[in-house]
Amino acid sequence: MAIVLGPNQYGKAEVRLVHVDRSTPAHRITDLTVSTALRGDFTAAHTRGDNSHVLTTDTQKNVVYAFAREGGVGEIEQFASRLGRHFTTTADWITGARIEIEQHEWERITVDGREHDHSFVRSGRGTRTTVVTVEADAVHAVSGLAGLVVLRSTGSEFHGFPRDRYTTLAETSDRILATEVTARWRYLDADGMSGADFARLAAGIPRALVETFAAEHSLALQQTLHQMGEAVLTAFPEVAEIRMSMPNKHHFLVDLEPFGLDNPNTVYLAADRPYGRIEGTVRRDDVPEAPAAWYGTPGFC
Ligand SMILES: O=c1[nH]c(=O)c2[nH]c(=O)[nH]c2[nH]1
Repeated sequence: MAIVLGPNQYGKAEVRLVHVDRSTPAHRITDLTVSTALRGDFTAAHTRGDNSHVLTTDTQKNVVYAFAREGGVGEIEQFASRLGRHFTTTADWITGARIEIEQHEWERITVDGREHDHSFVRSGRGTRTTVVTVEADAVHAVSGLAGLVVLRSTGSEFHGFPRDRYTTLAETSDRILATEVTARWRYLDADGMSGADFARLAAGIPRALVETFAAEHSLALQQTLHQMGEAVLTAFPEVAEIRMSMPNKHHFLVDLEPFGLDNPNTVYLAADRPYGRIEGTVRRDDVPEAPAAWYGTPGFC
């Protein structure tokens, strides 16, 4: 029996970068959290403390800032793939890179009906994300969003589930349905997409998700998840698969009978935990799977 080093990667996590484009009077701000991870032959560092192959995490962080200055940021998928390609061409023992970016979205403040040039308010529409994996012969991009909170006050039912001696949940034909969507979708051909393509899909996919949440009557959050994924794949041929994690943010009707009051679906307790966690993948059945694109991305089934 020998003890050997298994899969490993290392990099700088959560580099906070804010880039201000001042080239026009209306400034553009890009606010990112960037995490880098390198893969390759780092066995000597792990087994002998020999750092001759270790491109330091400090250097990786510096590259993020220098690249933002030199080429700007642009769409996060493009910035991630520039970083990944740089690292994988820096040394022959660095064979892969995984660059994860979260984009914290700012909207212009409107003053007297006019969008302000240089004052912003944090958007409530969630965070845009990407994970770009650069390997010797492939570039994968899995983009997504987090923190997209939606609620519908009717048009949601839940019944027909099995009952056993532990079941207390009442069937309902009218409940509040609320969730906070985390979604990640894999592009079929990230290399073939332009910045304009990434921008269009980054805007269009969240819109398709929330519009479907609003439009479709729900018999279960599982059904809603599937409908939302189906809408994205139908509208965007560039997407191979979409994975979603959606907590069921329970809203319980409060019993007001002790106070002599009825409660016709009016007063709720918004519970924060425990919550149901509904997760799933919706995908095309005619495209190859790409496990390498998802490697190291936790939290999805
Ligand atoms: O949409 C739902 N799916 C479930 O699996 C579930 N389980 C539960 O208790 N409530 C709900 N609601």
